[in-house]
Amino acid sequence: MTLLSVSELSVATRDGLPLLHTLSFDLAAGERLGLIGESGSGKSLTAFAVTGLLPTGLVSTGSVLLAGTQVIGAAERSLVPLRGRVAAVVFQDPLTALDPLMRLGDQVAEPLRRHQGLRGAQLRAGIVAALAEVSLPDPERIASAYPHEISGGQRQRVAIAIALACRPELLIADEPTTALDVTVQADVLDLLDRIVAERGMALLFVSHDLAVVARMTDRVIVLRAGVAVERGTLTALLSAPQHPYTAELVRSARTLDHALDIS
Ligand SMILES: Nc1ncnc2c1ncn2[C@@H]1O[C@H](COP(=O)(O)OP(=O)(O)OP(=O)(O)O)[C@@H](O)[C@H]1O
Repeated sequence: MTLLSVSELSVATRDGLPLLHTLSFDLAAGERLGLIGESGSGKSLTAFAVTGLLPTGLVSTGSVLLAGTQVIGAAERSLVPLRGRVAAVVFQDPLTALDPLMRLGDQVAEPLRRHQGLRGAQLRAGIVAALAEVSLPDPERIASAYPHEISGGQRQRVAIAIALACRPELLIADEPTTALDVTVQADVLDLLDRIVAERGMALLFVSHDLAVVARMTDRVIVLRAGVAVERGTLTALLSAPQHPYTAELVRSARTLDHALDIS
C-alpha cells in the first residue's frame, strides 16, 4: 500500500520565487527513502510540505497524498488527525519539539493520553515504557526532569519517544543527529534503525550527510537547488553516480568516511 504519494510537488514564496520544483516520489508502508542534498536544497521544505507544516508565506502546489488524504490545500483541521498518528516528525534540534518549562514525563504523556486514551497508572506505565523503548537509562528520573537537565542526545531520544507515542506509520526524520556529537549520533541512528524495523514503519530520512543516509536507507533522492537531480539505490549511486553533483557528494563523503568504500 502506498502510504505517501508525492506528485509534482512544488514550493514557492508568495511572490513567486521557486524553492522546490515538481518533486515526485512514493513511499509504501515499511519502505525507507533518503533525501540528500546540501544546505538550502529543499530537504526541510519537502518534510514540511508533506505534513502540511510549511511556514506561512510559502505556497505549495502539486499533490501529496498521505494515507489517501490530500495534504496540499487541505484545511488544518483535516490534517491534525494525520499528524502523529500517520506521520510524525523528528527535527534536528530536539528543543523545537520540547517545552522547556514542562517535565519530560508530562510531555510524553500528552500524546499517550490524547491518542491512546491512557490514564492514571496505565499512563504512568506508558510514559516509562516509552522512555525505556528509546533506551533512556533510569526512565523514572528522566520523566521527572526538565529538558535542560538532560544531555542533547537524551533530549533527542525523548523527542523520538514523543514522535513515536502515537504509533505513526511513517517517521520523517529531518537531520535528526546533525546537532549531536559523533558517538551520540551513531547511537541515535542505531536506535531509529531498530525501532523503525521493529515497528515496520516507513521512514523518510533527510540529511546532508551521505554516510548517515547510507546507514539508514537504501533508496535515495538527491536534491539540488530544489530539483531532484538523481534518484536510485545507494549502491548504484555510490558506484556510478550519474549527475556531476551526486559524484561530488560521493567524492567528498568518501574523503570524510572511508566506510563508504563499498564498491
Ligand atoms: N520561510 C521561508 N521563506 C523563504 N524562503 C525559505 C523559507 N524557508 C526556506 N526557504 C528557502 O528555501 C530553500 C530550501 O530550504 P530548506 O530549509 O528546505 O533547505 P534544506 O535542504 O533543508 O537545508 P538545511 O539543511 O540548511 O535546512 C532555501 O533556499 C531557503 O532559504
